[in-house]
Amino acid sequence: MGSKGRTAMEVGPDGVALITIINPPVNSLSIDVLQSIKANYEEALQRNDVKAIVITGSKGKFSGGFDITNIEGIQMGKGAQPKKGYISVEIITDLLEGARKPSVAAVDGLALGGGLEIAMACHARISTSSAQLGLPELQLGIIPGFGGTQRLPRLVGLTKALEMILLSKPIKGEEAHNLGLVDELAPPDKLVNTARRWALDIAEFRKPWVASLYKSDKLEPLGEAKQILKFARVQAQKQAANLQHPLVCIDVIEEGIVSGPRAGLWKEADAFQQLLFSDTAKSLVHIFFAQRATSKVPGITDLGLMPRKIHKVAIIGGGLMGSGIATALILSGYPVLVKEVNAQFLQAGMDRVKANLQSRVKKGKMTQEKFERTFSLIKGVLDYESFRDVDMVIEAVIEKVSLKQQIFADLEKYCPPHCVLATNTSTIDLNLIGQQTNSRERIVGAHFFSPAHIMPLLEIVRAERTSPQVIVDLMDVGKKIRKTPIVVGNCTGFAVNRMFFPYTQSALLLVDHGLDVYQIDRAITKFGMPMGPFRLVDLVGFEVAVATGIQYLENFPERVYKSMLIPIMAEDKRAGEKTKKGFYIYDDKRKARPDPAIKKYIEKSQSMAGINLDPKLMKLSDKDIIEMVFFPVVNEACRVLAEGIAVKASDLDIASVMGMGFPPYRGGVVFWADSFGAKYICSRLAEWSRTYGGFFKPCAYLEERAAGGLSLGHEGG
Ligand SMILES: C[C@H](O)CC(=O)SCCNC(=O)CCNC(=O)[C@H](O)C(C)(C)COP(=O)(O)OP(=O)(O)OC[C@H]1O[C@@H](n2cnc3c(N)ncnc32)[C@H](O)[C@@H]1OP(=O)(O)O
Repeated sequence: MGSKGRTAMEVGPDGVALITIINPPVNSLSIDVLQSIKANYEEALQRNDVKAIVITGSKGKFSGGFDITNIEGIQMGKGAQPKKGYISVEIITDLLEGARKPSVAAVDGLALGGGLEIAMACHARISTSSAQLGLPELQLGIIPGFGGTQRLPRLVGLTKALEMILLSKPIKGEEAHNLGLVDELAPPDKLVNTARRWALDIAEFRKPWVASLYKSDKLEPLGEAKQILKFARVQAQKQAANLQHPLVCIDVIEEGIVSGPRAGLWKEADAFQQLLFSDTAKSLVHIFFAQRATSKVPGITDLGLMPRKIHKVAIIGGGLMGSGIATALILSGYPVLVKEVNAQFLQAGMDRVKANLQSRVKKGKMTQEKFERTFSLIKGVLDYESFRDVDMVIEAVIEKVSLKQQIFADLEKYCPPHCVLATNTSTIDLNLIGQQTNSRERIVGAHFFSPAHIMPLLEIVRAERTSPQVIVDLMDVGKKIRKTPIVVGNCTGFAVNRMFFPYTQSALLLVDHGLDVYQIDRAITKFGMPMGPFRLVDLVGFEVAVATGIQYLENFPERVYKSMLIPIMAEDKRAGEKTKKGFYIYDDKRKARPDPAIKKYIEKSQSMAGINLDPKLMKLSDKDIIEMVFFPVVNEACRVLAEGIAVKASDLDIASVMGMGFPPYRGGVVFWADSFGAKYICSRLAEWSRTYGGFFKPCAYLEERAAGGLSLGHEGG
């Protein structure tokens, strides 16, 4: 690890030493920055002209926390881990908080993780009202390691501290002030001076000298605290049964309350060092960087292109997808036109958008006033006349090639020449859609996931002739509507659907061989997916599942497993959650219950498949189920990579996490696969392929990686 970041210290005539963290873009605390803070403190404490210290961050940001590249380096054995307690006890507690001269933090922008932990060790905190303060470490699979588990409960009380830490949920300066985490609010231009004055006031005993670590007035009495911790454990287990670190975090907090904050600090240091090397932390750190890497697309984002301003967007089709996309856009302030074919459909579409917004109002996430303002951004239309000043169109009609071709030919006539023409198709070839136009360089895929205003992923599909500028424009809109855009190539299913097609396929194959539907779903949800393949088919609807199946059969006949189970059930009007009956039956609250009546369909499907029940498969362990369901997904991910549909493996990790709910703490599908190794996966697939057919056949890329002993995720191993 190269040297990264520094601090600067300047002593003013008022006797205040101002220490500024300088490590763009977020002033993260690299080991170098921390060493430099230590050196500054040692100097400030020695100098007679320094009475007090203010610590702040350059360019309007206090600090985004411990440098995550340092964490990754330590995990990979490329950097030494500092001695236990060196930073949290020696520097932050004994040197900074225990100093004979008071410190005040001047917080603007953000104080996250280690950033907030340093601020909390100061004797007071001044913040802007908009600054974000939080301890999001759990999102990285670790716990706060610079004393945050001890100081936050003492500053804001246990209940609030647990909420902020367990949910990794930052709060704004304003709320922090109300809670007592921040002592005074100041506008950005007065922040440092207010902090200077406050620091001198402490030094000269006009304000109290508070060491947060020993505060106890906010802590609940011991009996109550234990109850709160017990409840938090139950909640943490309920939310993510596979995760250990939230429980470890609660133990560490408890230690500080029961045995005193210093004991708590040492337990925190122990736990931090251990958790850093856990598979969960490695996976989540990988996801952190993989998510940011999605915005770096070779040949597109490295050309120096600036996104053009999109003033107005039009959506064609007010169905489930169209209304969801429209909702996402107006929520981020884009004026939107929705076009439908008749007044009745248009009204239904507008009602759907309204319902999406109203559900936010009901949940207290949106005020009535904001609702009115947001809804006023949308306008329904029945023709293309008002398309003359739109900068982007997103078509979201049914999956019919001729209809889409007609729409794009019309768009070319009505929209201005710079207008981006996007389609939300999930299966149709983009080149086909644009065939009847002269606008192929501005035709692009904008594949949203349902419900579009909630799901965080946006697949941007690049056809043969799509221009980089159009991609850059759409990436920017994607970011503005808070999606993570991944840029992929054009093929049936693109990256996400293509990777996850085998997910349901292998589940169907297993059922045809005698395995229980509900056992499969249980094993998969225990693994960490939000739902198993059968519950998912119910949600998506059997109609869509059959249509998708046909697409795949046409495009990849050699590796589609032809189960009749879904068509047989659909014929009997069991079409999924919409019809209240699918693989499960549903009550009015959408609660799914297993249904013994599906046995007859399964038996019929088995007999049509002409398969003898396989006693070996009927007794599969959860581990084997996971492998048989997910290794074909990995196999397809390898094909997607080999064909260049995805530019990097980490994009597929993000696609699997954000598009399909693959557990982020397993790092995404390719990262997870690498924990087994290509060789193991390839040999399992080859063995199943011999017994159960071509569906499992390992692809050439996987075979190559296995033979070369290479990982799947990293170029060249
Ligand atoms: C011991 C301690 O308790 C342990 C810790 O402190 S662990 C760290 C805790 N802090 C965090 O988890 C915060 C992580 N960062 C974030 O949530 C967000 O980056 C943010 C809110 C700070 C800024 O978000 P945003 O403005 O959207 O910018 P974003 O694209 O995410 O980040 C900008 C760049 O800063 C980098 N960055 C952000 N936080 C970083 C950190 N803590 N360390 C290293 N790099 C960081 C990103 O990787 C990105 O780099 P890139 O431009 O090369 O891709």
